Amino acid sequence: MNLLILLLRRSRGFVALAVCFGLMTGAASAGLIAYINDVLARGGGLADRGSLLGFATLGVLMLGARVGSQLLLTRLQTNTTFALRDQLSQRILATPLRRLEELGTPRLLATLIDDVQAVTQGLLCVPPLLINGGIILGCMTYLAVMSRMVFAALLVFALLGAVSYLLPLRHIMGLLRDSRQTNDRFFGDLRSLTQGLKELKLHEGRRKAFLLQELFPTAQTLKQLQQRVSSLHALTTSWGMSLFFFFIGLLLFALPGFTHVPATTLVGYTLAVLYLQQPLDASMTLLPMLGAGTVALRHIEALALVPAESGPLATTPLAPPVAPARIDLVGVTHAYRRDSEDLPFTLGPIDLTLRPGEILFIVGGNGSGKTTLAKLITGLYAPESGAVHVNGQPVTDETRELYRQHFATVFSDFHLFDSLLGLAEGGRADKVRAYLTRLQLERKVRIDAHGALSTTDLSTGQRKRLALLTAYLEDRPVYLFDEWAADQDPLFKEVFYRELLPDLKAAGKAVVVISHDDRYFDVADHLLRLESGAISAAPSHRETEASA
Ligand SMILES: Nc1ncnc2c1ncn2[C@@H]1O[C@H](COP(=O)(O)OP(=O)(O)OP(=O)(O)O)[C@@H](O)[C@H]1O
Repeated sequence: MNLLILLLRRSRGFVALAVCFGLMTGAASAGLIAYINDVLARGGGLADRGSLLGFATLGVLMLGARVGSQLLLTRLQTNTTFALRDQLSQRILATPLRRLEELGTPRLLATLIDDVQAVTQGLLCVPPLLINGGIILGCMTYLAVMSRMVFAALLVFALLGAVSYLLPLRHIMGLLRDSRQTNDRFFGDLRSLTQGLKELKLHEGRRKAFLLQELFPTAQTLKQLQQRVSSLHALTTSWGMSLFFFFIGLLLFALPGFTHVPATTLVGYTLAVLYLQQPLDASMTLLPMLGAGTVALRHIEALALVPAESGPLATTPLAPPVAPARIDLVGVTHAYRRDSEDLPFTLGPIDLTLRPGEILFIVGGNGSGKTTLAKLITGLYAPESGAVHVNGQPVTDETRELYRQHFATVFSDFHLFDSLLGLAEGGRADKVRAYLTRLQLERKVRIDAHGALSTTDLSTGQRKRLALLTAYLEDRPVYLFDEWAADQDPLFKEVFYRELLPDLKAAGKAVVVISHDDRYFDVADHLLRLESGAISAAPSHRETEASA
């Protein structure tokens, strides 16, 4: 899909009107040149009032049509750019988590920041290109009418110019594509730079190796690609323009030697060709930007994000979830396939059941598949085989979004928003205060009437408590904590396992806890131990089949 189609999709009527204005600009420009040529041929001065009026009318028409076309297309471009940003955010949220994980954060960031900007700039090129196209068309028509023979010669030059411009342009497009790929790598390096600050500051050798072997070489490749694009473009543009001067030279000095060309034709041609130089020069400058926008747009499409029509804002608001009598995972599996690994990690098949008022502990060594299972339980991953049932009804692709609304979670890589995003509204201020006190955060964080947090610059353990507060406010039927207590001090660990979890259980919540704290395994009603993606065959004294 190219940028023009993107604009057309947004509003065919707008584009058609703007193109008409563009053509009018071109026709009026050609008319003005004809007038000027006419005046020059007569040795200056407009013959009569009618001619003066005609000249003035064409001037106003040209300016009016140009401004009209520019305004229409610029407005359309701004609307399309903002719609693209909004849609992209919605599409990312509608795309399955697994696909987003495969794409990786650097690629998504590069798209959200760079690609959207490149598309915006590409779209900005469309209005002037269309207007210039109209002017070129108008002038060419005038030239064809003036002298077929000279026009044929001009066409040969124009063709030569077009070929010698388009061939390098293909190469420029290839360079732009390479540059776009390198940009993904560059964003990956920038991510390492910002997230690895401590590690890089603390180890000089690592810092140097990172800069010299990763960041700088990628930046250098990017710079070289961009320089090659600029140089090639400057060369082809200059070559194209010099062809025009060569043509004028031939017209003025060589052609009269072969055949008789009236002086008015020579003046008219020289005038029109010189006039054409500006729109042609501008168009040639704009085309690579249009190309970069097209490459960026293709890149966005290649992400294969779910269409915005099924995005989160497109669906009707979901009703608050009703506590299910049971949730069953029946033979669910999930595998991570990576080219770099001989054997993919496979989780399952897993059977388990969640019931209100019951606590399930999921335990096991690092990499045994606990977090993966948590993503399957919460509907963040769709099972590759097997099924999830709510009260005996299978969860399908259509109902998975609704299913996810049953869960309040704190994953180990949770994100803390700097606002409660609607959770503090509806007279919940007292609740918020009570939870802050219970989580021993009342001296650290204040939450205003709109739910904005006074700070999120807290210790890891405190940030996790804030995340827990958010989960409490969500008040969902099922709670899932992924190694929540790992960063808590012994006292608060005790509070979490001996008070908070039993309270949730007493409130009729189903609770899933991923834990390494074997001191507290007795809190669980069921305990599921994972080993290399499978339920361990050797349960300890409290371990029961979770599905029992
Ligand atoms: N996004 C991913 N892409 C590819 N492989 C993954 C991904 N996430 C996890 N894995 C792999 O799946 C396996 C299980 O990971 P998982 O995070 O589920 O384990 P875990 O039991 O939660 O580990 P830990 O106790 O260390 O948190 C690991 O071998 C890991 O390398």
